[in-house]
Amino acid sequence: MGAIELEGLTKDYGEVVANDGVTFDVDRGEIFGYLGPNGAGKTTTIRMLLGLISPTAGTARLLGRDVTDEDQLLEAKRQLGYLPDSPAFDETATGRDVLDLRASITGDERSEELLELFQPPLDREIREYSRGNVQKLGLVTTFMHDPDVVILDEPTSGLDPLLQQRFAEFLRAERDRGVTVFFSSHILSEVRQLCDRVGIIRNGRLVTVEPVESLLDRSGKVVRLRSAEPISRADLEIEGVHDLEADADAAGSGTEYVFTFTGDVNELLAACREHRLLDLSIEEAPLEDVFMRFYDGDGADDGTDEPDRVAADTDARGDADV
Ligand SMILES: Nc1ncnc2c1ncn2[C@@H]1O[C@H](COP(=O)(O)OP(=O)(O)OP(=O)(O)O)[C@@H](O)[C@H]1O
Repeated sequence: MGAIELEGLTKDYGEVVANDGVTFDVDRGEIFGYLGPNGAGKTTTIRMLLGLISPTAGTARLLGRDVTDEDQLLEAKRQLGYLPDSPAFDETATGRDVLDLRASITGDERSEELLELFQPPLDREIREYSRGNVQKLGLVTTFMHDPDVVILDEPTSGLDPLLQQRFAEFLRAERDRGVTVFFSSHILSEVRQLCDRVGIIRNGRLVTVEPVESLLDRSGKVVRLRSAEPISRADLEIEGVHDLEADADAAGSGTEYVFTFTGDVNELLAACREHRLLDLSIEEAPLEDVFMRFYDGDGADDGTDEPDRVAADTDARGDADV
């Protein structure tokens, strides 16, 4: 049983279908990133999972409980921590008051340890809190009852780099002790660093669910090579070469070739051996480019008629766009 199980989850607002048949599972003990451009439907999924809005169709289960059943939802929520994108606390309460109230409602297994880690100023009233301090207090309230599953909406917004790092280490340790983390983020470096798998949603429809590593792998590498003499296009018709650009006036001498490469690096190196290379670099494609393909509708099988660039690249590697 997955920690989160969504099956055909749909929310139809009439003018817009905010979630359209969203189906995926989040395993126990994994960090799952839920990504997509603004208005894609992330918050809608989260709100349905929390029982705040009801689905038009489909099912959502949290720790095996049907979230549309009030009793089952209540049971699931005891083991759930939730951090909204803008945590709202009583403005006139102090941080200490907020924690005392939370402790009386959800319990308190570990606030001491969390306070040491995130250090919100407990004696001040919330109205005097900065955005970052609200977020620190939110992290303490999310984890203080030691939940099995946490849902985090943009968890590091407002945190300084030191605290972001501390939070990342904390989250990995939580995952290692079996906690399931479902979080939405726009910070791609954070996604890369933290997530085991990602789900990407666009226009209410899920466009991919896969490990971050495989997403990067099949999106290819960026290859830059500089050759003393020009290389003919035919010589660069190697399986997996895409978007080839040549620049005869590259810095230094020779001609620079830049392309995305999804093929076998050994084959590329073998082909390069026939030329006098001045420079060669092979880098991971920038994460932004990888995600933008999906965000722009240029990336995956979403059931629409839009171009399917990554899949096409993978299927037709012999068909280099040179
Ligand atoms: N109550 C509502 N009534 C009508 N449309 C809504 C309602 N709530 C959300 N929507 C629409 O549903 C779509 C998905 O919104 P949602 O808030 O889930 O996106 P999101 O991915 O969380 O976006 P963001 O990253 O900007 O927070 C949007 O087009 C939004 O305008």
